[in-house]
Amino acid sequence: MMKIAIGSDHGGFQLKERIKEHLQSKEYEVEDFGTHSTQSVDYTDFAEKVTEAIIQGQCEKGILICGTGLGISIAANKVPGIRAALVGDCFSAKMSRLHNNANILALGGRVTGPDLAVEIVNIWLDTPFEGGRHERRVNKMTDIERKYSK
Ligand SMILES: O=C[C@H](O)[C@H](O)[C@H](O)COP(=O)(O)O
Repeated sequence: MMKIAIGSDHGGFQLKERIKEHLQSKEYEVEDFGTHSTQSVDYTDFAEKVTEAIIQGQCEKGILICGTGLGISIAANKVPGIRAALVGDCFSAKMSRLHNNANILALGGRVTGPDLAVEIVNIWLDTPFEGGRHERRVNKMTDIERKYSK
């Protein structure tokens, strides 16, 4: 079964707990990188831990949650090889996998309700990358990363 890295700041903590429980009930292996309470923390620290787990090959995909999903997805996308998609609807969940081969799903704990978030997670995990013309475009993202990482 796929191993999933999950992390959040305080603004995403409650939703992280709900999603973790859901994933475990579906027998996914979940590595929880925190945070572990509603005490104020910096979303960047959790973006770093989860992206590291993916880049090192410890986990296949990641889920990151902050208040809006914005800060934590922006931070994650600084890491070469990471394609974090901030998603708040089912169509985008599907397209972020089909077309963008997103390896991180970002959610806003203060934006997206828990039942919708769980549905988004299900769709996102069940949808494969389509490849073809989209592979060419994803490869061009890697070219951009290479151009600016020096
Ligand atoms: O993009 C950032 C996230 O939404 C954070 O969760 C948010 O900025 C945290 O705000 P505060 O420190 O006011 O709880």
